[in-house]
Amino acid sequence: MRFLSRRLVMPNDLNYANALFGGRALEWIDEEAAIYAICQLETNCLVTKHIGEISFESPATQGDIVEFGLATKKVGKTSITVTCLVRNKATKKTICLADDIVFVRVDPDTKLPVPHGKTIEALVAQTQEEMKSLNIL
Ligand SMILES: CC(=O)SCCNC(=O)CCNC(=O)[C@H](O)C(C)(C)COP(=O)(O)OP(=O)(O)OC[C@H]1O[C@@H](n2cnc3c(N)ncnc32)[C@H](O)[C@@H]1OP(=O)(O)O
Repeated sequence: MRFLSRRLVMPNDLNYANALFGGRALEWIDEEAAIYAICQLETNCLVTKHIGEISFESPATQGDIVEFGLATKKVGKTSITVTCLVRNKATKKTICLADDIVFVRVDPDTKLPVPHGKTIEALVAQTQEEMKSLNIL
């Protein structure tokens, strides 16, 4: 799992109990997972099809830096399934885990599913190259 993105919990992100609002966390997860899937499949013609189990493990509070870990779980013909873990950057405590987030590649005109042409092996190799280019290996 790679942690490549961070966000600062601001006053506008809080719920009535002064903790990070679950809806805001879900919005961030959907966006971060979509960015990850777009980069993995190298196309932005993707839609969110399914979000599986989501579990909120511990609260985040104002001023916390949260980081997003993403990993590819499964690669299908038209779809990719990813996992997203949100944790506190300082303590590494898990805030939220969203499993089985499925994105489907669609044709921009018909909006119907189309093959993305990627395999899990190709994505592993692509990720290695990307990490080398980012100087994080
Ligand atoms: C990034 C965003 O925010 S997009 C906005 C929110 N999302 C949307 O508006 C999407 C609305 N949904 C749709 O337009 C349609 O459901 C579509 C085009 C995504 C998919 O249509 P479907 O008829 O379900 O497609 P189909 O049955 O062929 O399945 C496509 C793929 O999704 C997978 N899939 C379908 N349903 C599910 C499900 N419930 N759970 C997991 N995977 C699923 C299939 O296994 C298939 O994957 P594969 O080709 O890799 O084997």
